[in-house]
Amino acid sequence: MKFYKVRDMDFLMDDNFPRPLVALAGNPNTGKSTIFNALTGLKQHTGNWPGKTVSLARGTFYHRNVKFCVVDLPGTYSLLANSLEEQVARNFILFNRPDVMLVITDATCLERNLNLALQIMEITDRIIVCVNLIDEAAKKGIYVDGDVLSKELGVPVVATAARRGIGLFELKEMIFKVYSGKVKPSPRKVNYGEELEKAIGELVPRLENTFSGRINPRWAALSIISGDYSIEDLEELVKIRDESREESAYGYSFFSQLPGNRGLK
Ligand SMILES: Nc1nc2c(ncn2[C@@H]2O[C@H](COP(=O)(O)OP(=O)(O)OP(=O)(O)O)[C@@H](O)[C@H]2O)c(=O)[nH]1
Ligand SMILES: [Mg+2]
Repeated sequence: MKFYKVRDMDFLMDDNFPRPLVALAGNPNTGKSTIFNALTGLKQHTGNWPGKTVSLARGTFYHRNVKFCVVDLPGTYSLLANSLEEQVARNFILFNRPDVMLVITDATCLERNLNLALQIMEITDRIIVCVNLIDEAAKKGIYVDGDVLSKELGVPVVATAARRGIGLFELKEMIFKVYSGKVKPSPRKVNYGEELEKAIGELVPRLENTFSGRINPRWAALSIISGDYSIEDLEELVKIRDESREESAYGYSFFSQLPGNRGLK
């Protein structure tokens, strides 16, 4: 498996994306590009990264006299940065701080899709969950109760059948409301259990000091604990990570036990 460093993506962070910025994330094949095209009227231009296969489409749309910039992120199942796609999506959300994050989910297999939504909810509050493909779900006898889901997650939920244009006006309205602060999402935070929460609690104050708002400290703590080596270039984070291994009894066991990490060097 190849790991890319944050430095590879410098241009991403340098790019001055026009604001307000809306980013679309979601598992592969959930209808992100369909929604992107419906919002932007196919006016997107695709930016290929030199030497990379991952591309980001970018476009604009107007709603209530606000010009929104929209970015279609690569499809990912998680943000643990195990692949270039995951790393691009994570870094974009972490560093470009979209004004509104749209997480596109597939109504026919919502549970699997919510994994990514919960991870993004660790990074940003300004999130809308879009339950797409409700027409496909209906064919299978699946009906998603958006109100219940919204209460459970603490964020607005909009149901769509993007290919037929159903729910897109409501989606734009919700984007506007979250952007303008009329709707204030309050994402439910996952409780990782006593031991992990204690480790997170120890790390967060130090990370807050070090990054003073540049990176969400809880997310940074979770990255450290999960042994995310793609953060290698964030020197301050690596320093805290390495120190925390010596200082805390958790370090080694977490690093070696969590799935998907490369183990200790
Ligand atoms: N029936 C139905 N099909 C949809 C809907 N939204 C998207 N599709 C179809 O689902 C397929 C995948 O849609 P895309 O928009 O390419 O999905 P994506 O999330 O961008 O996929 P990746 O970029 O590969 O991650 C296409 O054939 C779409 O036409 C929907 O609401 N209902
Ligand atoms: Mg796509």
